[in-house]
Formats: sequence, structure tokens, C-alpha cells
Amino acid sequence: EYFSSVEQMRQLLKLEQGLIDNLDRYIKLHEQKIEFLHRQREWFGKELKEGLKQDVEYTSNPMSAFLLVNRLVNDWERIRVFMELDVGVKLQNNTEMPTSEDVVGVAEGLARLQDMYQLNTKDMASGKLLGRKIGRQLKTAECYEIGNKLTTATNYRYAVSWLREALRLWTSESPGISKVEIMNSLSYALSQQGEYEEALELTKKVLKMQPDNQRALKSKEPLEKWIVYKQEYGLPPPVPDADYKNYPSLCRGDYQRSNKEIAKLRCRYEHKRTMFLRIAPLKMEELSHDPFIVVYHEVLHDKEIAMVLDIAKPLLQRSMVGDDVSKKISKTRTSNNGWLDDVMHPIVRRITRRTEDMTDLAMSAAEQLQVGNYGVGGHYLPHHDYAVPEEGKEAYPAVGKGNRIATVMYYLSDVAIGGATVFPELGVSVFPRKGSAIFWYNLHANGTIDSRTLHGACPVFVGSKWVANKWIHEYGQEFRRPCQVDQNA
Ligand SMILES: O=C(O)CCC(=O)C(=O)O
Ligand SMILES: [Fe+2]
Repeated sequence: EYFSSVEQMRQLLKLEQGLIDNLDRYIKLHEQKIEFLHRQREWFGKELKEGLKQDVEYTSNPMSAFLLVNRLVNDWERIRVFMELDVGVKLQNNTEMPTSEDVVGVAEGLARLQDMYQLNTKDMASGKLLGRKIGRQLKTAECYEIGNKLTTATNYRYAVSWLREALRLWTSESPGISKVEIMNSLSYALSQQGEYEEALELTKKVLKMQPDNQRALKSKEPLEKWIVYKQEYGLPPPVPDADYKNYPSLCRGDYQRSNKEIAKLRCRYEHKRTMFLRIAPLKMEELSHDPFIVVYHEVLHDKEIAMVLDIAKPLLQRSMVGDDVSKKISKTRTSNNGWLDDVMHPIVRRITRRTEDMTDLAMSAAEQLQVGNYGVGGHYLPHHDYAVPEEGKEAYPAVGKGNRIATVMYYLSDVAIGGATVFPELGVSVFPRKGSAIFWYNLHANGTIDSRTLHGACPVFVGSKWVANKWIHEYGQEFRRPCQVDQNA
């Protein structure tokens, strides 16, 4: 799977380079083959001309008679074999090609970005994003493909939008795509949205252009029935989108809190929490006092980050959601991650140590470091990091050290546009800054869950977002976690 990580997508450029190299070799060998055949053709032609000039003499002369028979038996046989011989270049090597799921995955990421950042399809198709030119004008057939993939993904709203764009761009010179195909696809996507009237209109237009068009013939009657049904009973209420309140506006970086609230927050050197901080204070930015959320700036060095990424890259796999018993792949989290243990490399141990110095929490109850990379439009919908186990069951039984009391998340990259970490209940957004870490408690001081810590990762717009999570569990923190955050430090 490529689409769920920009790092994996980068491999595709290498893959395409390999394909082009193979194609070049194939073309070259074919050219050599054709050249050889031209030379042979020349030679056979010359011999034949000789023979035709004086055919009786030629065929009765034992020398030329022999040459003629020999040519036909041996030389022409060699040519026959040679012509049928393949040049022996395969287009594809062993590298795994992306699949149609990747195409759908990228199209879904694209629609997610459109939705989140309110981008219109015409601008996107023209390669313009947020007033910047980031690509070329898409062709009719390309818009049509995006629309069709979104239909496959049952994202009909954006499918309609892309198919409309394809229709708008279509000219009789558009290669490889007929107007009728686009109209049929658009009609289908519209009908899935309950817009039967317009769908029928398109279908009728198709039938005017091509009276025997099978697809249009098949859909006309059902559409007419649906229109009558809709007039009588109306449409079923649409399935409501999951409501994450101000999640989208926070992702866009819209202002969420009053000046009065923000005025209470400070930036300062944290030098009290642990012994370590007395000699090496950290730059701390408060985001919220209750629940406690802070960002530590410049806590990881670029060189340390480069090392972590080197170790993590070969370990990347599609991220799961759910606790360790019920985890599964989900569209709500499109990223890849890999787990790094302290024993794998001194740098991992060093980061664990730094997390302890930063938080004063015991690392004996911390999970391995989870390094993550997001894909095209990659996101993680609002969720809690704690688990809510069934009655009588334990949270995170595989860890066996209680619930996730706190989260420390390091940003291992900047993100050019998008990719914020946001807390919808609190109106807080944090835009990634390479080397910074965000730290918060998921549980109240009495150990109950703090639902206000709901948070999500916004779709990455431009860039490759890397993060590293260190989840810390409850056991061993009894005498470590301060009951009250010292706001006057
Ligand atoms: O990537 C982010 O900004 C948040 C990630 C997150 O919440 C998680 O992995 O649990
Ligand atoms: Fe999270």
C-alpha cells in the first residue's frame, strides 16, 4: 500500500524511473533488431534479383542452385526464429506496483483536502492551490478518472464535482474519452446523490446523441421511477457526517479562543520540574492549563531526527486504530507507522530518557516509540489516546500497566501546509514544528478519563508529516505526577 504514507509514495518515483529505463532498453534492442533485419532484407533482395535476371541459368548452375536452397532452408529459418525472438526485456521488475486501491486512496485523500480546506475543483484541476500554482492543468481524461475513483469510493459529492469538471473541459479533441462516457458517469454519481432529475436529463441527452447507448438505456427507466418516488415520499434523510464540531475550522487555523483565555498562557523556560531541567531548561509554551497541554520547543536535534527516521523507514506499516485487542485498519487514520524499542539504537533510548526528563514520569510504564508518516491528505480523525475498556476489563491489557496517563508527541518534520494537531473541545490547534514536542495528560489526577483531550491530526496538504508518539501509562506515576500544574513557576 502506497497511498497512506508520503514516504512510501516517494518509492514510486524510483519505480517509474526503473520502468522508463526498461522501456529504453526495450526500444534500443528493438531498433537493433530492425536494423539487422533491414540488412538481411537488402542481402536477400540482391540475391533474388540476380536469380530473376537469368532464372534458368541461376537455378541450373549447381553453385547458385545450392545457395538458393540453402538460403531458403537455413537462412530464412534463422530469420524466422530471429523475428519471433523476444528481445528479453520485461517492463516490470520485482518491485511491487501500486494497485487500484492506491489510486482510490489518493483520490479520497484529494477529496478530503478539498473538503477540509474548501478548495474548488476547477482551481484544483488547473493546478492552483491556495493562490499558488503547484501543478499543471489536468486533462479531461484525468478529471474523469478522479471522478470515477471517487464514485468507487462512494464519495459521490466530490465525484459529481470532478465529473462536471471533466465535462466542462471536454472538447472533441480530448484524447481517449468520449463525452457520452463522462455524461453517463456523471448521471450515475448524481443519481446516487438523489439528484434524479438532472441525472435523467443527462441520460436523455446521451440517448439523443447515441440512441442505442446501453448504459443510458438501462438507467432511464429506473431514474423515471425514482423521480416519481421522490415526489411522493421525498428523499431519505442523509446519513449525517460524524460531527467533530470545530475540527475543520481548527484545521484551517481559524481563531478559536478569546483573547482573555489566551492572555493567561505563557511561554517560559521550564527549569523546575526535574533535576535535569535545572541544568538544561526547556523552552515551554503553554496551550492549556486545564487540561494541561504544553509544547516544548527545540527538544530534538535535526541529527537525532535524521537517525530516528533512518531506523523507522524500513519498519513502516499501515497504522491501525483500536487498542491492542481490537486493532484494525481504518479510513479514519491514513498513515504508516513503525515501533522503535530502546534496545534497537542508543538514540531511541536517549529519546525515552529525554521524555522522562521532560515529564518527570516513569518510563517503566511507557510504550515503545511509535514513529508515524502520513500519506496524501493523511489524517487521524479526532479520538482519545486512552482506552475505555468494557466493565471489569483492563485498559491496554497487552501493556498491563494501566491506561495511557499521558502522551508526548514529537514532531519530526515541519509541514508546509496543513497537518495540524487539534483539540476540538478546547479550540486549540498546534501546527507541526520540527524538533518540538507536545505533552498532555489524558487522565484526570484521580485516574478517570478526561474526555476534553479529544484530538485529531488534520489532513496534510503539502509536505511529508512525521511524528513520534511516546505513550505513558499509569503504573509507577503515583508519586510523580503533580496534582496541580504550577502556573506561577
Ligand atoms: O499526528 C498528530 O498530529 C496526532 C497523532 C495522534 O493523535 C496519534 O497518533 O494518536
Ligand atoms: Fe492521538
